[in-house]
Amino acid sequence: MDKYISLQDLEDAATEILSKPTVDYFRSGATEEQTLAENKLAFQRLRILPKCLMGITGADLRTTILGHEVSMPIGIAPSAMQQTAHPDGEVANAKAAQAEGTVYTLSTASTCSIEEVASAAPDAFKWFQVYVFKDREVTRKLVMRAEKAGFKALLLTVDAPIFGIRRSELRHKYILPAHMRLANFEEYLPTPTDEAKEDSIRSYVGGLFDKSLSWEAVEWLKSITKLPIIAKGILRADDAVKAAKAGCSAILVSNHGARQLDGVPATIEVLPEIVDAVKNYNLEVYLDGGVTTGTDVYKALALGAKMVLVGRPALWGLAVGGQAGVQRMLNILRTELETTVQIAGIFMISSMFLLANFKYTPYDQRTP
Ligand SMILES: Cc1cc2nc3c(=O)[nH]c(=O)nc-3n(C[C@H](O)[C@H](O)[C@H](O)COP(=O)(O)O)c2cc1C
Ligand SMILES: CCCCCCC(=O)C(=O)O
Repeated sequence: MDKYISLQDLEDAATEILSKPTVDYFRSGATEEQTLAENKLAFQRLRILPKCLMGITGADLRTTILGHEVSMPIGIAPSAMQQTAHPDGEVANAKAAQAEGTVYTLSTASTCSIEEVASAAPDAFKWFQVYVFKDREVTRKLVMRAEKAGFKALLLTVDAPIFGIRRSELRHKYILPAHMRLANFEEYLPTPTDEAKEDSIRSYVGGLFDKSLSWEAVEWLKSITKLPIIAKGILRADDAVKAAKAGCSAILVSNHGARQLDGVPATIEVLPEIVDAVKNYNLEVYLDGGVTTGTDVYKALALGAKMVLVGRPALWGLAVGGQAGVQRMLNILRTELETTVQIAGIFMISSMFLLANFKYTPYDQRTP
């Protein structure tokens, strides 16, 4: 794996290995993909101002997330159907996170089941991504299974009342290959014929989405579980406050990897005002979207995120080398972040927000 020096190297290699429909499914964003590009460009527009002669002899990246120590503030976001990247799918990804001492988030729409992932990576700090479905009994049973299997938090996706329009998926009529399954849904899904499979899965999962959902959903989730709840898909300060008031323990500032609605801001752009809005609440703030280098991670931490999650980079790593590929991806980011911390002149992750020297204009005060 040593020949892969950057996350871009892993993406390039994965693109050679995977089929075009799968690459397009992973890579694509909503409609014109402007926000997809912006997620990365907005990081590139930010500058780091190093402090010199700070006497730093090493970088300690350890931090605490929801009271749990992780080796670095970089974890893995949920993404559906990971066996399309590698036969070991979610199991390999979770084992990589376990080996690297960080968070792994399992998607509800996974190709390895909650129980398979839990038994393969018993010591991983595992989170389970949920939707509050129209049929709440479906969600309740999934949550009970995740809780029993040792998952430590629920990541509630709040930005997907329906699926976004990704044109390449439509062009390819992207389908889950016949030999794979949505492992957490087996008890509900009719056994489809190969031909009917995609239609039945997509319409079944799509049909479960509750378009009338409100913040009451968090209250309901809290009534059925003691697990901490993280609202995933927050882009506005007022929604962040609502999440805090509804009883979430954390929020993930996310635009779903720019896959839901094109034209929304890059996540790093809205992070500072969201952090500011919830500073008086007991709420951890994380970020995902476009993180591909250690300097991106540093910038997100400096602007107030406690941790970042990566979605696509874990899929590229998985495609290239299974568990080893995901570990390589995490270690590239780890090394780049350590290097950034040392050269930028800041020692502890927890002090970064105080010491980093950014000039930042809030999103709503910028001239076009
Ligand atoms: C192929 C793919 C599948 C995804 N599946 C899910 C999912 O099942 N549930 C969910 O909440 N988010 C899903 N996401 C969004 C990710 O959790 C995450 O927000 C996003 O990928 C972060 O952006 P990044 O890919 O630039 O790191 C998916 C993203 C991708 C690329
Ligand atoms: C057929 C299940 C699709 C799950 C949706 C995954 C997702 O959120 C994505 O962005 O793709």
